[in-house]
Amino acid sequence: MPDTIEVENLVKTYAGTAVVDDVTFSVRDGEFFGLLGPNGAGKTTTLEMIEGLRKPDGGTVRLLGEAPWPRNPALLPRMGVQLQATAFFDRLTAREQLHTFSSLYDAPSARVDEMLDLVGLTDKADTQAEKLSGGQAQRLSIACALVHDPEVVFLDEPTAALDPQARRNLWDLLREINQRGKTVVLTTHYMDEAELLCDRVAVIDHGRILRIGPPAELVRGLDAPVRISVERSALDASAARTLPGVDDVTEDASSTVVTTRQPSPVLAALAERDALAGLQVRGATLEDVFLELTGREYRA
Ligand SMILES: Nc1ncnc2c1ncn2[C@@H]1O[C@H](COP(=O)(O)OP(=O)(O)OP(=O)(O)O)[C@@H](O)[C@H]1O
Repeated sequence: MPDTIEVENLVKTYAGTAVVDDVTFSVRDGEFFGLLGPNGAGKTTTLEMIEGLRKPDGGTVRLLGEAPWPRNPALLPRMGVQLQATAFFDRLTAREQLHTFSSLYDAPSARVDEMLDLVGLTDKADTQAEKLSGGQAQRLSIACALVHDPEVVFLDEPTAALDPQARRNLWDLLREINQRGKTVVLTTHYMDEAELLCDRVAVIDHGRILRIGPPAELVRGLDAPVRISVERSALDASAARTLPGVDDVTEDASSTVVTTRQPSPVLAALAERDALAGLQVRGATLEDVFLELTGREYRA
């Protein structure tokens, strides 16, 4: 069986500049895959070429074994697309929006209530889409992308501009969708989101893939230091400097923070001294991966 998505040497050029520059990757059936990068990195352009909404200037795309461009009607019922700017039909309620989408695809109308329930909008079914909150509107647009039961779902920055609680709720929903067997492809500029949700991520900058793999593996590949902090009353900075394997020590009003590439002996020594009060261990994140790959801080 071919991979759900196969992208090879994909190129898109605007005014002589390649905004997608020789991009190659594949997405397996059932995978939760993320395109991660700052604004303007080329994520949306890549996604839209896979969806068959933009014409590539070079390279090939296979989606579910078929070419999405020129517009391929056989693929439409098999894919769900949530665009970055959500457009709803004027003055229709949430339920009516979903009915309209489901009838376009001849989907059974029972799916409408099922989708409202899935995205937690049953009590907003009779509310006009323009009166929904940002998070509710995002969830409705995801329901619209799913109502015809596609095999693969594309989500372009689904949590952009949401407050932290709404983002968390949406993460639960996206996980649920993936657990129901859908292949999910997400673009995001949130590192934490990619790290939490994705089986694999492609880190993109200036139209090129810098690294691709499971988030934990990318982070492990860094050999970055670990920061261990404990309450200052349990261990002060001068005592911390005597621990084995310590690279650096800092302290603030309440904590002593040890930086080390050998966390095991440091943690063992802290336990031996009964100095584990307030223990926090922070490893590297995808943010550090981006910094190492580009030499600059990640600014979404
Ligand atoms: N139709 C277009 N004409 C000219 N330039 C374009 C066009 N569409 C996108 N671009 C440029 O291509 C680059 C990549 O844009 P793209 O929207 O793919 O980035 P992105 O990673 O999705 O960023 P964002 O998170 O801001 O959506 C940007 O510099 C953008 O200005």
